[in-house]
Amino acid sequence: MNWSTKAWNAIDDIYADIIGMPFIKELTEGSLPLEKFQFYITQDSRYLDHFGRALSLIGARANDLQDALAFIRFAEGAVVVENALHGSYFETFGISSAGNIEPACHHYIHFLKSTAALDAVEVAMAAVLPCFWIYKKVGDHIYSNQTSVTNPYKKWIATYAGEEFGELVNRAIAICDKAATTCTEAQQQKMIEAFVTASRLEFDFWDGAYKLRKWSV
Ligand SMILES: Cc1ncc(CO)c(N)n1
Ligand SMILES: Cc1ncsc1CCO
Repeated sequence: MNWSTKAWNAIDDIYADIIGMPFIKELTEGSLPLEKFQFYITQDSRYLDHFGRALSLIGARANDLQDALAFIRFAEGAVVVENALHGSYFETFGISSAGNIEPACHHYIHFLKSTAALDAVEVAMAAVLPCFWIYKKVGDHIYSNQTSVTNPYKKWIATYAGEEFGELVNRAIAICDKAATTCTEAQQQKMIEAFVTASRLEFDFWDGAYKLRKWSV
C-alpha cells in the first residue's frame, strides 16, 4: 500500500465528519448565512497568505529540483487565490478588510509554518497535503450535491471542484508518495501524523467559521 493510501485511511473518519458539518451542508445548499461565509473568507484570505509562505519554504527545502519547482508554483497559486479573495470576493460579499487572525486560523497557519521550517521536509510536505486533497474532495462533493442553481457561493465552490485544481492535487500526492519511499517506517509514520493533524485543523477551520469563533479577550 502506498503512503497516500495509508494516509487517507487514517483520516477517513475526519473526512466523514467534515462532509457532515453544517458549514459544508449549508454551503452546498446555498443557505449558509452570509456572516459565516464572510468570516470564513476573511480568515481564508489570511490563511492563504501564510500557507503560500509555508509552501515556498518547502520549495526552498525540497531535495529534488522538480519538486522545488512544483512547490514554488503551488505557493504562487496560493497567493493568486488570496488575491482573488481579497479582490472580487471581498467586494461581492461586502467585506471591507481581512481583520484579525482568529484562533482556528492562527492555530493552523502556525502549525504549517513551524512544520515547514523545523521538521523533515517530507513531514512538511505531508502537513500541507490535506489543504490540497481535502479541498478537492470537499469541492467535488459540494459540486455534485448542489441543489440550487442560484447558490451565491457557486463561484467559490468551482475553484476547488475544477480539473485544474485536481491536477495540482495529484501532483502534490505523487510528490508525497515519492518522498515517503525515501523515508524509514518511523519517518513515514511522522508524515501520517502531520497529515492527520492538518486534517483536524481543516475541520476546526470550518467549525470556527460556523461558530464565528474569535479570541475570548
Ligand atoms: C483552510 C484552508 N485549507 C485549504 C485550502 C485550500 O488550499 C484553503 N483555501 N483554506
Ligand atoms: C492548495 C491550494 N489552495 C489554494 S491554492 C493552492 C495551491 C495550488 O497553487
